Amino acid sequence: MASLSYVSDEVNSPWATYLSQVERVLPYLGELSRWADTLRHPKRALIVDIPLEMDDGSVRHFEGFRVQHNLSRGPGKGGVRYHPDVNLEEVMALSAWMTVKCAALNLPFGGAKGGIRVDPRELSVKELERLTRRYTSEIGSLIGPQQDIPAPDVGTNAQVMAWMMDTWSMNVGATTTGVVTGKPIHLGGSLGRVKATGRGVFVTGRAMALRMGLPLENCRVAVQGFGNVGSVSAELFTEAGAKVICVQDHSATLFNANGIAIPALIEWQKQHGSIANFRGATAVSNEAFWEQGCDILIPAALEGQITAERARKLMCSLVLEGANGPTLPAADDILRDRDITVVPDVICNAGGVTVSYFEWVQDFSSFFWSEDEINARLDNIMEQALGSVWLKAQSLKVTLRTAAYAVACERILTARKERGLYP
Ligand SMILES: NC(=O)C1=CN([C@@H]2O[C@H](COP(=O)(O)OP(=O)(O)OC[C@H]3O[C@@H](n4cnc5c(N)ncnc54)[C@H](O)[C@@H]3O)[C@@H](O)[C@H]2O)C=CC1
Ligand SMILES: O=C(O)CCC(=O)C(=O)O
Repeated sequence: MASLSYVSDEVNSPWATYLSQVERVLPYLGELSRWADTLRHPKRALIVDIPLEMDDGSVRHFEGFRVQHNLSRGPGKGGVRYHPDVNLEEVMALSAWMTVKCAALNLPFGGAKGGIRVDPRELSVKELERLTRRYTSEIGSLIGPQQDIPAPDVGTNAQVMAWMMDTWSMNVGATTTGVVTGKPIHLGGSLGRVKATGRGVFVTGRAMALRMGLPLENCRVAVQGFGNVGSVSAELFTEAGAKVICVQDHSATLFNANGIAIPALIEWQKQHGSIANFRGATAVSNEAFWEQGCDILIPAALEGQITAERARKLMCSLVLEGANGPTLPAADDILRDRDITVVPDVICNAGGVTVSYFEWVQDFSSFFWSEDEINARLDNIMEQALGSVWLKAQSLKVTLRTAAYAVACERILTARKERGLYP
């Protein structure tokens, strides 16, 4: 396997994690593994310089990225991350996980992802708008409703998508709502998109818990990350009778053995921008999060959080990966040996991109569905995807992650093979 000149040799980088996940599935792909190098090479990567005039008149430069990992099954699809640690290798891994995710769910997309190395909390709204518009213009030649369709991820939201849609539309001279998803509802957004990722985590978690004989009533849940994905997952598990006993975000780790009042914590988070100093729980150390006895653990923050060391400590029976790439490969092996089931990111957090797919379809047909319709279709697709991955895991005697990769990579590499090499 040839390594890429622009990739570091850091063993726990997100890209190294992705490559290791690919290696584990190759023995199960038969003659399709001949095409495996397709999975190891991002199709296209664009690095852009974004000059930004700050409100005080000074000028700062930010690094931006858009990577299209694979386009064999359709246009690129994937979010845009605003975070101070974003780098090319991370965006490459995130785009590759999108390729696998869209194929695992059988959505007609390839994988892409973008990002800007910035802390959005340090910018004013006007600075954020200028940054987003310039980034959109810089990556404008790569994206488009039939080429590559961005969406929200960490640090971005519906407002950012509205600015992206408006900028791209101005540049091409026609309002093109289908160029991004996760937009505000009255700009061609879809009902249900904001909660879709958390809903998918809940639906796949409920389906897996049922298979494991784990009742949700009074089930103890711990959630890392209390943003879009973590807060909605916590809310839905609470509504189903579970107790969310531990929540961690970038500012604090909160514990309450009787269950944290999630609606109140959501309200607190909205008002204060973080969960710190919430009065309905006790603050504990960050590392204590991984040592709490619970039934379900939901990492819903960033990559690489479940290290081998933490995997040895976890006291849960089910991990639901709301985040992308939260578990390192060495930790995966430990969890498997400890009989802790992991519903992998490429299935578990696919609710967001599934409703993004619905949004894209609705924008093309200019015909919009009700929220009930969207949720029913979403639940159905997620349950079916989990069901086929579960069956694959049983038949191959592998983890759910390797089974999900087997289902997805078969689809990606079959498309690659059928399209041929010489367009
Ligand atoms: N928003 C979406 O539709 C989707 C998001 N995801 C993934 O879910 C994860 C979370 O994304 P969002 O909820 O959208 O982001 P967000 O920006 O809404 O929230 C991120 C949360 O993570 C917390 N966090 C950040 N650094 C942390 C740290 N070191 N320790 C503990 N908590 C930390 C933040 O405080 C915040 O609560 C990411 O991995 C993202 O790629 C996956 C699929 C779709
Ligand atoms: O909604 C989308 O298109 C992509 C969401 C995303 O970035 C993800 O699933 O990681």
